[in-house]
Amino acid sequence: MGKGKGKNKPNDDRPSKSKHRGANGHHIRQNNKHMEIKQYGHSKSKQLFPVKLAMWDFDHCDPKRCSGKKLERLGLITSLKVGQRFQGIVISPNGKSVVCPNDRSIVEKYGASVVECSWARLDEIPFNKIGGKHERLLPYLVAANQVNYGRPWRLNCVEAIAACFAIIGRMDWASDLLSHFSWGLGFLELNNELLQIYQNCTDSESVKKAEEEWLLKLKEENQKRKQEVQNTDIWMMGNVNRKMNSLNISDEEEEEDDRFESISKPVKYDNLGNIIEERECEVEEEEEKEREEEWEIKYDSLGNIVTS
Ligand SMILES: C[S@@+](CC[C@H](N)C(=O)[O-])C[C@H]1O[C@@H](n2cnc3c(N)ncnc32)[C@H](O)[C@@H]1O
Repeated sequence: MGKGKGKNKPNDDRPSKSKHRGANGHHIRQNNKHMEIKQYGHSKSKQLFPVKLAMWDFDHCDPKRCSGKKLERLGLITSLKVGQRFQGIVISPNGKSVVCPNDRSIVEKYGASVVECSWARLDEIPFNKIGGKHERLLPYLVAANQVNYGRPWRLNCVEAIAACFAIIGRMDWASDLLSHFSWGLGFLELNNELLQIYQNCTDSESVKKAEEEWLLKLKEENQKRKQEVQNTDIWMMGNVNRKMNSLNISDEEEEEDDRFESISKPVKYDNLGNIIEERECEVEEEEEKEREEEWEIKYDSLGNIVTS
């Protein structure tokens, strides 16, 4: 496990008691935390958000960049121990169905929770000892945080909770929570259209269907762009019968071509935002090459077309 001091860190990794503690017996950092809460004019015992927010913190992340830790410093979220269950919605990579508007009553009554850990270390999380009855994945949404900006599915903790609130139709809670982060409200702007679509769904299946339709639309737009880029390439190349390597292309222009290539390649993600190798795409390229070879016109020494 990494450095830090979350509730779910093994004991031998914890710093020794004595010198890092302040006058009230709390850690110096905890004292800072109390100061931060005091700035807001609240005490820790009082719930500062309209519903309960909780997290299992595995201390994998840099505390300065960790949105869960910031929510904790603000007194908005409480930490849970391994072995503790949560009654509300548990937004988790271990979920089987997605958050949906029908979850609203559960969230309003029991709140929402997340698993504060590193995306790269999910295999270290004892998912059988945390969670609850209502574990959920989030449908396709794009991160706006500074670490994973533009990346689908990989939201940080505050984005994940805000996304859950937005989907169940509590945009007020979503923006309240995100307003504590400089980039926060950008998350709602970036995903505005899609969030509205999810809000108009009912159960998990209908959200899943809306997600699939959205992804299909993205794929089609991508293919259209790819086609446009190919057409532009042909237009810019002039005589398409001339072989590429006989053209006098400068390094700069070649770089330009590479960029078009990467833009035009469709990228597919799995549920956790990992890029899936596009087999389909490779097969398409192979077929395209074969077709090109098939269509290449060959001439004999007298200029007659040779059919192969
Ligand atoms: C892996 S942690 C990373 C936290 C990050 N270090 C931060 O600063 O907040 C993000 C957590 O948000 C929730 N989450 C984010 N995106 C999710 C998704 N697409 N499906 C399910 N849970 C998600 C999960 O609880 C996940 O463990």
